[in-house]
Amino acid sequence: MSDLRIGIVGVGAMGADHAERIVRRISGARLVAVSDPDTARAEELAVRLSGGGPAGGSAAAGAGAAGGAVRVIGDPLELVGAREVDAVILASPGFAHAEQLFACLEHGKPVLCEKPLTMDAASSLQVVEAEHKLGKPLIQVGFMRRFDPEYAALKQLLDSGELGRPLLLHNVHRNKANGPGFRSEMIVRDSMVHEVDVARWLFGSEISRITVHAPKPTGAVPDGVLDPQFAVFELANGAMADVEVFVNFQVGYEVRCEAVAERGSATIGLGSGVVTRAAGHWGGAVPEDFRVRFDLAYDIEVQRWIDAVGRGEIDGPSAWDGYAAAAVCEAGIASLNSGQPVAVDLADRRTVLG
Ligand SMILES: NC(=O)c1ccc[n+]([C@@H]2O[C@H](COP(=O)([O-])OP(=O)(O)OC[C@H]3O[C@@H](n4cnc5c(N)ncnc54)[C@H](O)[C@@H]3O)[C@@H](O)[C@H]2O)c1
Ligand SMILES: O[C@H]1[C@H](O)[C@@H](O)[C@H](O)[C@@H](O)[C@H]1O
Repeated sequence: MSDLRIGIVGVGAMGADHAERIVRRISGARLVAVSDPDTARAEELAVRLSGGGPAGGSAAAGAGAAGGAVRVIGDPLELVGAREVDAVILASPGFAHAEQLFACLEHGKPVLCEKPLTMDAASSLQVVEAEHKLGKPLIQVGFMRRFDPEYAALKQLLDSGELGRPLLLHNVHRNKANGPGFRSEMIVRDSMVHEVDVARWLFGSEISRITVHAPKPTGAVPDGVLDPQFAVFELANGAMADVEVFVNFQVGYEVRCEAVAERGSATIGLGSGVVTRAAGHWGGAVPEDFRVRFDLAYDIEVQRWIDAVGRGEIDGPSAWDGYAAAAVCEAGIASLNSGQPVAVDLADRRTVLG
């Protein structure tokens, strides 16, 4: 079977990372087009991944590791509709996802959409409904932790029933730093959204209520930004989860969680890789960011998505998962603003999906 031809929309940190992985590590796919309003960035990437041929304003000629040229297409919607693009990766900022997702659905193109699905529950639900009308799943959401071997092992352990019924999930999610312009609600929508998905997935239940607390902020953020945040999720099956999200921790990237069940607990993300002893000190390395910690998870996520698209399927978090997470985050932002627990307003799945 011929390679799936991939177009990437948005080639900042995540889009460029996915581009590299398609070209260098993923089989059965080939990068054919990129689009970014920062055209210089798109041109540089296209030239680099096409093997250094001239960009010429539209196409980087010359065969490289990708085995072909990568075309720069100015308008993201034109990339989605381009005949040479079989499937799309959306790595644009969240505010651009809704319009670009609708374009993918209109053109019948499978799409791996980075989280968040969209910026709010209403538009996410519209996406779910539009996909459902087509009668085939085209959207997979980039909740990559589901593909991380440690998270996957934890899921398998909990599902095996060996530890009994899961009761609690404790999560820690720390980033080294976030750029200026990072606002309090983005900590919920862009960062905590991962724990929202993890809790729903690991415990197999929707989240029905969320409370987001904010202690006195770190001195590392501008006035008015609430960082860190501490949230409690109440799940429909009676379990609970808590999460600390701290996106200006200064030290490095740290993601871990402990599940507590009736007959035992299990912890992942301790980062106990290589431990060194040198010059009066011992220890390991703290990853700089998500691209280091979840490198393998992204590889597995994208490879499985490519393989599934070849079969006309998706193999990972669905548009519904993206919508459910958006609904929880919307309630979380309301809770952050009010200081009160907020019930999650989630449409009935059977009514929406039949
Ligand atoms: N799964 C993860 O762990 C993970 C990690 C990082 C980012 N993300 C997600 O990936 C997406 C991109 O994040 P990032 O960190 O790469 O951001 P970034 O700011 O580094 O890159 C975003 C890129 O999109 C471009 N862009 C801006 N508006 C656009 C538009 N309308 N259409 C197309 N491109 C546009 C920008 O010029 C920039 O190059 C976001 O949805 C983010 O939440 C996911
Ligand atoms: O967009 C990023 C990404 O989703 C990372 O996985 C998360 O750790 C960051 O907090 C977030 O800003």
